Amino acid sequence: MTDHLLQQKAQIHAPRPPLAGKHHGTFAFYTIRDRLPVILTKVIDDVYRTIVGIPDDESVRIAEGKAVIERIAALRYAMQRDKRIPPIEDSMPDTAVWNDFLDTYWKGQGHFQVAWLFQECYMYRKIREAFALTTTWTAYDPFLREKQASLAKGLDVLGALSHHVAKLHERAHDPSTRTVALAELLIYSLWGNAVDLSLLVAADNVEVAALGAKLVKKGTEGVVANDLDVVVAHLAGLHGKRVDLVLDNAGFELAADLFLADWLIASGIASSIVFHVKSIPWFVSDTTTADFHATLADLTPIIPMFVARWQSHLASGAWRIHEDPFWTYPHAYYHLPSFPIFDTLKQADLVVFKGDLNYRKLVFDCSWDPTTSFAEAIGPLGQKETKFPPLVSLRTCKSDVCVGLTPAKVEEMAKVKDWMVSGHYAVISGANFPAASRV
Ligand SMILES: O=P(O)(O)OC[C@@]1(O)O[C@H](CO)[C@@H](O)[C@@H]1O
Repeated sequence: MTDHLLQQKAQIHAPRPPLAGKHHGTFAFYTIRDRLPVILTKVIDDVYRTIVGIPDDESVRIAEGKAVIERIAALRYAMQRDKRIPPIEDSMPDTAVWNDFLDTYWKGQGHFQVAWLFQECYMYRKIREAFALTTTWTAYDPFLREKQASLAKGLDVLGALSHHVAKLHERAHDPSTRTVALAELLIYSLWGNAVDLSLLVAADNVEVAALGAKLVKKGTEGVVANDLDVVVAHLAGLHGKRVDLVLDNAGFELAADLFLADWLIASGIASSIVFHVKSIPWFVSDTTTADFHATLADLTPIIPMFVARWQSHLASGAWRIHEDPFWTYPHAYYHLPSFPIFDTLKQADLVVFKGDLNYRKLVFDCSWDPTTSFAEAIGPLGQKETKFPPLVSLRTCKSDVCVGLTPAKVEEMAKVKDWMVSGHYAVISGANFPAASRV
């Protein structure tokens, strides 16, 4: 048994009751009952569409495609009827880790009974299993069509945004506009997670700093817990450092992340950016290495100068794409220090976690009192002795867990229906920043 499997045996449980489908009326309940079956149906439709285009003489591929459909349909059936969750049956490099986790924490329990975080990750891993058990579909991505269509819809907005970002580049070394540019690019990256930057795109013939300040003001309006100033103060003081981005969605959100990463290099703040991507298709639109390159290819006709520079960052090694199996394990980030990815992340001077799922894993997806501090809710990663670098979560709220709110904000948000899941609100939550960055 490998080291991390042994360490995993020292069980780590959520510090509060985990969100779970068994709690009727919660977002977890609706997701497992209504949203996830739709995702499985879309996978079936996608595979069917592909099968229809396969020539008749490729009988093995056709037969295996049909077997994939049967497995996904069986998964949907089992999920909707709260059947006991069985082990993963393929022999992928992570199979043992998955089955050990299932055995240790959730053996013999149904989809609505286990923690929602585990259940939802398991569903995506089980989709992968259906392809891994074939000989001709092992590299197939059933979400590819959806990812391509989603970026296509955002190209106009990204084109408009690029004019403004180009102006930020002209003044990348100007100390008087540095902090506002940083704040702005962080805001773009944040709202890219809601795939809606259109509200922030403005006419580009206004003075850069003034427009930037306006965009930042608008972009922070729905931010219910906001450490933006601390993050900006920390970043603005860095030179030639390494920033790691734990990515979320490909396409539109990734493009917004790349604007940020590019400017960090241009300004001299960072000399190295590491992008952490998924090694298998995940949560529909999460970025894999192939998606990263496909996004650059799709953006080339719209923003050729940017993409050329991004390719040169990749060629020079200033930008690196890093795959690690941990990101598609079922573990919350309380477990992160037991895995090799911990040592990789520790080399960063700032780690940016993008999106909702990363947030859920950071705070263990459980029933926190919303006034709990983010540093407390992330457990070991926020504790001094772990020596994890400064980190920030840029997340639009799409699940019913949220911390770091003041009592007044809790009261204010209580009047807003579905604020936790609508994607119209967000958090910029940081931890481990040196005292000097506190503003
Ligand atoms: O990580 P992301 O892309 O921001 O969001 C992932 C997500 O779509 O998946 C879950 C619902 O199925 C929610 O936690 C969340 O809304």
